Amino acid sequence: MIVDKLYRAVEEKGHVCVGLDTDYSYLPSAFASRFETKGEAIFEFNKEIIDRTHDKAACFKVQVAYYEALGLEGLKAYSDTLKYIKEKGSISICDIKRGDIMKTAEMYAKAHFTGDFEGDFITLNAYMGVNDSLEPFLDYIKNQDKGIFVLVRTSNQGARDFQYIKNEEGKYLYSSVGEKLQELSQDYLGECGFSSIGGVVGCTNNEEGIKLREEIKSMFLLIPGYGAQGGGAKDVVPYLINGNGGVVNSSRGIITAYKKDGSDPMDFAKAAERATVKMRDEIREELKK
Ligand SMILES: O=C(O)c1cc(=O)[nH]c(=O)n1[C@@H]1O[C@H](COP(=O)(O)O)[C@@H](O)[C@H]1O
Repeated sequence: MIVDKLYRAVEEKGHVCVGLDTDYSYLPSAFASRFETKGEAIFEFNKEIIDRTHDKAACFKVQVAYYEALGLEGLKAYSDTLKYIKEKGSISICDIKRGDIMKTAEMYAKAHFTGDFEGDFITLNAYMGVNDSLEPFLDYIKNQDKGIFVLVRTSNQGARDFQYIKNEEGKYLYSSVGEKLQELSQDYLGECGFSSIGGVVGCTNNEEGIKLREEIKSMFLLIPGYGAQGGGAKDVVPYLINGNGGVVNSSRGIITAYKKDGSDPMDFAKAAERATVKMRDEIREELKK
């Protein structure tokens, strides 16, 4: 199962998920000007970062909005990036946050688990109902080695608007979502003990982190919020079980690292590599405590 591959990647390379939220404005101008189109420049930027980090990061998350925003050339860069991640033997998470039902959900599954935009994992939103929203993706998990990460408790401040509403038993909405997913995840467990039905839990607002982790024990977690959103290594640890069971995403903190560490902008990939290694080691150190 794909979750076993991700589990092994974490064992070997650490917990970092490099977020390729590649806005054109992040590219050093001297680099971007070498290419005819923005799409081409973005792909080449990603490629250099992938080359430098694929042996130090468990996986890559590619946020589709940055590519969609550029139209067809952006979608080509998205597709080429996913293919390149695969060529390098790495794992991709397509951050598409789709959430629809019936035939439409079936089409989203086909679009992002096969063909030009194929990735290993995709992110989903189960607001329309756990079974209705997720059902079309389950066959791909069982038979085609794919996985999903479903939003449970997000990293943004606005998460409090709805996710923290309590039901009559005093249970947060995010916790009810987690409970349903934990139940469903049992049919998709890998040898590592975690499920290919994973959850997204931000490493900000961690007051109830340990309790939440208890409720969704079998789910492999995608943990955003590190770096640019304020999360650090100590915020991640409550979500890991025996040092595994989660990957931690950082996007701007890695791909724009060159802007902060004073390096030559053309060395952006080396700066991304240094940021990846620093983050990987900080999490490993925190786990030892
Ligand atoms: O599903 C996600 O990836 C996600 C969930 C969440 O709760 N918070 C969150 O920030 N994200 C994504 O994680 C990335 C965070 O980017 P940085 O803040 O630059 O590291 C973006 O692609 C967000 O869309």
